[in-house]
Amino acid sequence: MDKQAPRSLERATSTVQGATLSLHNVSYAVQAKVSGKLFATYPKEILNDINGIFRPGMNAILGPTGSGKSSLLDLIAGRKDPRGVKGTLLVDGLPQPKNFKCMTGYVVQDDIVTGTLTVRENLMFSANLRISDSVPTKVRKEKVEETIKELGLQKCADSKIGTEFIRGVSGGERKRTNIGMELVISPPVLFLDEPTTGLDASTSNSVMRLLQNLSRRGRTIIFSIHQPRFSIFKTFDHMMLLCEGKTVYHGPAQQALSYYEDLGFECEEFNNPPDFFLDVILGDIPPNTENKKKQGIKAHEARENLAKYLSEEYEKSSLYAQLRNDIDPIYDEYEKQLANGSAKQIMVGEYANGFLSQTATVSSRALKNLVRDPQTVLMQMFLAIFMGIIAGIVYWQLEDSYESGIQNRTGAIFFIAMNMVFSSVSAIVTFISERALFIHERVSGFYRVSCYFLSKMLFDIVPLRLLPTTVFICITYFMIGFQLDVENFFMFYLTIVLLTFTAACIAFFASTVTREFLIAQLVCILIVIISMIFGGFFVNLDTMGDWLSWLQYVSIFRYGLNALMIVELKDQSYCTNITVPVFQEVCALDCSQYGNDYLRNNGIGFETSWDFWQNEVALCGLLTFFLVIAFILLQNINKYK
Ligand SMILES: Nc1ncnc2c1ncn2[C@@H]1O[C@H](COP(=O)(O)OP(=O)(O)OP(=O)(O)O)[C@@H](O)[C@H]1O
Repeated sequence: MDKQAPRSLERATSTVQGATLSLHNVSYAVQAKVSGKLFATYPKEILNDINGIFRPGMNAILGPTGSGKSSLLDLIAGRKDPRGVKGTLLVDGLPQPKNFKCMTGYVVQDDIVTGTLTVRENLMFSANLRISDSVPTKVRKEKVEETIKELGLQKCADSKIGTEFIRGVSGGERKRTNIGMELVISPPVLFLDEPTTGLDASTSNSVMRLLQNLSRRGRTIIFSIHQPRFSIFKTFDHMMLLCEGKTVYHGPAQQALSYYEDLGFECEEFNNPPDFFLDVILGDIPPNTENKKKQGIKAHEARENLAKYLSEEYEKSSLYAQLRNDIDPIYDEYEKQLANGSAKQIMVGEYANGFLSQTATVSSRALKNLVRDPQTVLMQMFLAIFMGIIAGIVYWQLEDSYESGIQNRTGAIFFIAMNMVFSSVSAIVTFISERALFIHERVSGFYRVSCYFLSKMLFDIVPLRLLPTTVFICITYFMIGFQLDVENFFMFYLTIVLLTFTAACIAFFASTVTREFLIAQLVCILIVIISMIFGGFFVNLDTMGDWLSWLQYVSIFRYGLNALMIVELKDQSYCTNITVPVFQEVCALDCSQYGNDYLRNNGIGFETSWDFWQNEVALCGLLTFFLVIAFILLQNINKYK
């Protein structure tokens, strides 16, 4: 680590010493959409000129909904787009490192842990990826055990977290596991976005007591919270109150009540202080007019512009003067270092481990996920068997007659291709369902996108497609009675596998475009339908205008169907009866190579082996194209909230 690293960050994997974070005139704005206009945006100020200091201990950020709590928390945690941030953020008096978010812990509001893994396995996953390989596995295991003990998770350490199909641990244990995922790296600062949301009263209390204990051991805990109960409020050391993106109080939590009472707001005897603060900020408690008169401010003016009034009052207070005394020397020191060139932003490697180690860890999780949550595989297998039997019954042992032989064969081939492509649309779920997990882990520096991508392909998309496809083809091929020839069978199988993989890659690509399942499904279906229309089965492609017919070259159906038709129809004879018109009787059988005629009439080249293989190459090309685009989209997924 660079010599310029803040002291607390240097010790990120040994003893824990919380960092002191200071904010100097920090503002944050976004380009918000103008309602009713599709592309018009305007700069919307979310946080306005915030000054503050967060030391080791319990630091709460409070405020009514929309006041900017989460924005401030994300901004301090380095998870906001720096383009919208103005002002200076210092960590132990030094500029915030570029990958600050990878060195600190951030517990998101909606728990993000893998449901099929146990509590211990989840913690080990985080430790394996975020603690350097140079630290022996034994030490990493010890760190996990220590964290389990610290969080009181011993009893459920070997229980699975739980999914919709697997009964798992309780809400409190789940939240503590989330906290543990961050604690295994012994972060000097732990951020939590609304840590009590969704928990019942006693679980919220136990989580907050746990955080308080962690803070007593030297950590800087910073969290946003909406409307805490009194028992939770008591755990706060420092508090920042926000109103419309402005600071209206920042100081010791237990002094806030007397601060507002001095300002002329009265808290009723049994009122909960946090409720009282919110009532003041929301204008539900009228300011004491007598007090206002003394200060020369009219009550109605204060009410009309409450946020401005409260923040101005705060800036006049002794608390604010004290804050300036604390943060101004830090900033002056920083400016001095800046002037002599020693205050550089530290550069630390983004990842703790290398490509292979990350890929192995992420793949092992994907494999466990697949094995322990077999519903998806079983459902796919059931569908494959069901649809395979239906196709087998409908096209049972095709005849070799000219009248029905070709028609039924081409029909069966189209049915099989269509079934495989449409059943692959379900691959959308594989990424959409863990999009939030991926974004969180990527932002927190768990792994490189390429490692995730590779493990997703090898242990999710491929096995989930390969098994059902193999079962389906084994059933249909022999029930329908396609050519009993080993080479033909494997060429048929290979084509279907490639077609299925390409369709799955289209679905995967669609799922990287958007977070909305329905939109992803729409994108995917649209591509598949267009591909089907230009597959050559519904329309003679030669009769189409040039401006439209180029679409046939990007149609997965065209390549898939052409290859399957060649495998099944090339050099095949189908017999037709020859009738002599005079007698109107069947006189002979004509068994010609009508298979070749069909292929020729439909513009499908079949003479050379390249005529077949070019379709496979084209499918591989399209598969690669969609994979590359999906990878680029994953790589560029918004890293900021
Ligand atoms: N990207 C954005 N575009 C437009 N407005 C935004 C954006 N991000 C935040 N805001 C607005 O900024 C304000 C503060 O948002 P923020 O989520 O920080 O508030 P909050 O206090 O955490 O609210 P809550 O308690 O409801 O989560 C809100 O009015 C929100 O709508």
